[in-house]
Amino acid sequence: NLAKKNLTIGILAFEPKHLIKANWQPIIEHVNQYLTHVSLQVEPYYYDELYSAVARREVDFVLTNSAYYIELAHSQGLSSPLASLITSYKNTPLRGFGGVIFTQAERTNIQGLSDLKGKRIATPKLGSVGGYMMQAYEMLQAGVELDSYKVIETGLPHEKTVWAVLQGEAEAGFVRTGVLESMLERGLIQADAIRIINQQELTDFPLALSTRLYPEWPLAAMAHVNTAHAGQVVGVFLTLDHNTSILREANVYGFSVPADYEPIRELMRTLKAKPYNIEAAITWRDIWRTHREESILAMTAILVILALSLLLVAYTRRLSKTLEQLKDNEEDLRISAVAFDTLEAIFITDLNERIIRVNNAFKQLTGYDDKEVLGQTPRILSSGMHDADFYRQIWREIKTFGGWTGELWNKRKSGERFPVQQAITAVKDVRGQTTHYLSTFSDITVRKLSEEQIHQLAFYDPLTGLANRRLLEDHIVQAFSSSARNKSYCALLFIDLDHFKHLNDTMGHKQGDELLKVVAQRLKESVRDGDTVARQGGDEFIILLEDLGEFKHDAAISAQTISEKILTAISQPYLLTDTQYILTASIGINLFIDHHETVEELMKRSDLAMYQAKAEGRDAIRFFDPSMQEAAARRSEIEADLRQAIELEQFELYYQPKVNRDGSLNGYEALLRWHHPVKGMIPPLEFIPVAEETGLIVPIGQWVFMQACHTIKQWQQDSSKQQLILAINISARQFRQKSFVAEFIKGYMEFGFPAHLLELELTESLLMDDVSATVGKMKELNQAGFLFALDDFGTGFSSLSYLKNLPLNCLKIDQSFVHDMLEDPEDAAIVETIITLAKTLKLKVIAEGVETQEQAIALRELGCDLMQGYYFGKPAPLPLA
Ligand SMILES: Nc1nc2c(ncn2[C@@H]2O[C@@H]3COP(=O)(O)O[C@H]4[C@@H](O)[C@H](n5cnc6c(=O)[nH]c(N)nc65)O[C@@H]4COP(=O)(O)O[C@H]3[C@H]2O)c(=O)[nH]1
Repeated sequence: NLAKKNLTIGILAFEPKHLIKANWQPIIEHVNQYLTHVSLQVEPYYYDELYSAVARREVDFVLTNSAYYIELAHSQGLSSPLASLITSYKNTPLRGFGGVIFTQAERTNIQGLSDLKGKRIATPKLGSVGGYMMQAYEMLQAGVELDSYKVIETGLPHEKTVWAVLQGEAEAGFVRTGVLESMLERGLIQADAIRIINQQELTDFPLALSTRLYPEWPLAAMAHVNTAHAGQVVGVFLTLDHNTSILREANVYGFSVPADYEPIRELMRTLKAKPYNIEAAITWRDIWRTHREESILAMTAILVILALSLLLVAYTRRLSKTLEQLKDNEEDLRISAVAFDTLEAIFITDLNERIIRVNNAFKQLTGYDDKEVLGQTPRILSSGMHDADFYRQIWREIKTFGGWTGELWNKRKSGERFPVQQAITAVKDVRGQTTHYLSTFSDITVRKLSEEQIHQLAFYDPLTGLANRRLLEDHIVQAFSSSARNKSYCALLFIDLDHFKHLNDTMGHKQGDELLKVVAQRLKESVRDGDTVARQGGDEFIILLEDLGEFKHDAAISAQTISEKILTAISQPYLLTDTQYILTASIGINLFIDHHETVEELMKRSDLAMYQAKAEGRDAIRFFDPSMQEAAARRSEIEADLRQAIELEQFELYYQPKVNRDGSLNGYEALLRWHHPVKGMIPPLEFIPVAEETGLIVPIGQWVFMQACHTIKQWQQDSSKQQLILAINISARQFRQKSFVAEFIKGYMEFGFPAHLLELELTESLLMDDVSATVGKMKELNQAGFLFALDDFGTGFSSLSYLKNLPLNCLKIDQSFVHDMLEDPEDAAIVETIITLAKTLKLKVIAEGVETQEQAIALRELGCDLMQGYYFGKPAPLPLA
């Protein structure tokens, strides 16, 4: 383990340094736990100190307010912002901040921004973004010029400004958002003493605000910092979990990918704030505004001066003054020419949107020369990636606010599209009439790329390109919701390579990394596109499988099958630089649906299952839930065997008699039997659910139906059996088949016996499943003459209201009530109630599971129409029935 590189984050101290240090130290220590190659320390600096620290390269990262960042970046060369701070107010994330303009509540003469003209306004510091610049810019946008009010600097902290206003030293004040709320909370001021001017109503911003919102502090790196180190640091900052108490106590919510700092730049340019205090004095916009009149004036002055110099010596003094003006103007022109040739592309259009001038940067960036663009409209740059609405919105903003800035895609002459940060400004004459439009843009391809790289760093494992733990956790949280919505199981698989550490040590870490990459690739190929494959570090991988269906056993079997596929994939030989390696893995599985567990619990359980697999000899799959484990094993066996059972004629129908009150035979219920060649007779309760879950019940049910039809057909040949009714069980999955009714009727037509001889037993739960579709199908079949019995009645929740509307012939009392009816008065009462209910609904009623004569007598006395049970006959093959 190489020594870690010590790197320092310089943080701007806007309050005493020890307070800043106390706030950030725990966060940095927390961050350090996740850094493998770097160790961070934090150092607070007051404004000027930070400037010198950056200049002397004493710091490696800078976290400061956006305006100071722009100033430092301009003069000292910092990186682009790598991440933006998200502060926290009462646990609400604040991604931006803004300025507040306020006055004493009682000053009724100050209502809007224009009322501030001629007033004294207190501010903490002219260089403060939130305490001066934002408000001054907002006022400027609203037509209140900088020199139309008097500014009084109170010094930092911002609270001083609030006192100045409350004590009447100034009529209004500027502070950054949050200051008033903090003073209110500490009881320093009264809410009704203050009124906010130009209040903005942003629903998700909980603080008083008078300006638009600007992005929070950027984190940037110094040019000398190694990019891999910067990447690791930023990766950890971006993935901080806002739930940790350390962050909460520091009122930090976390960090986001860098916000757009262009609006701050724009504001600083307009206010001619440092570093734009030099260039801003001669911005192209300024020159353009004044240029024409002054140039004409200057030229006229030259002529006048020349004429006068020849003719009128007496005018020498005036002449020299005019010459001075001329010099100034020449200077302006020279500077404007330089400004026009910045690195930013510039073009100017007339009111008809025809391009009348472009600069060199424009030509370089777009590939067009003057001839090709002059006279064209800016549509020549259109990339085709934005719709008409997008451009309409831009023009609406320009018309309303005099300008627009934002990101869009342009197209070069070569056809290549590129992203730009663009600003369009309406140029107005002295009367306020728009005369031209000036547009500047710069190519932001590199910035976009670095944003993508940062995203990659934040959410993906750098070695394998798989999702990292953070992205996986996000996906799990989403899976909680989608599984609840779709009622579909998900599974979390923990995969650990067996003895990898030993292999890694013997083969060398570089080879080990190569091996992990191949494993990652094989894992991805073993699952569906929508599933998440993540690397949690070392040789541990985690896979999130989604959409495994609504049945837990089904899901368990799918998870088992996929895990087997993964084990096979991993066990294929690895050929690395001529050496062949063999690997195995252990997999732990935990199934989940909905939000019953937390992400942590879920991870822990899958992890435990994985350890179980390791403990049991490795190269194995284990479920967290042992019953799942057993079920999965048995079910996959049964499933495999079931697939062949029909073909191999292993099924047989048994028939159990149903008798009338007088003891005469009414008919039979057909019950399926499976004679497994090895395991012997497998009871239906064991294989029918598997057949349901795998869908095999559909062909099996079809087979039962055909057998039953054959039997009835045979009975038709024998006059003593012509009236016998045969009941078959229909499973939910079978009945839910879209084509069930059509196929059933079609199959029946081949036999042509009276339809009422075939009775269909449906369970209560089947009815509840999708009531309207079920009722529709029952009615269709009933119209064709088939009868229905409701099986297991009393165990479900049938509501009387719809029982009445079903085309039912018979209610079948569940055998659990019959079994205990003689001993348990409650069961007896239920049996009696069901019989009464059936009579009321004019339905027949049959008791199943009748085992004794006493039961039969009691049931008969209660008025039961039909009975079935071992007392009358066990299910048996037909010849014996
Ligand atoms: N203890 C006791 N049990 C008695 C008595 N009389 C009958 N039984 C048993 O009770 C079950 C009655 O069938 P079920 O409620 O429809 O319950 C059936 C039914 O839901 C399902 N099943 C059987 N055959 C088929 C089939 O062909 N298709 C479908 N979908 N399900 C079937 O499997 C379940 C179990 O079938 P079996 O094991 O044959 O069990 C049968 C039967 O053997 C008795 O006096 N005492």
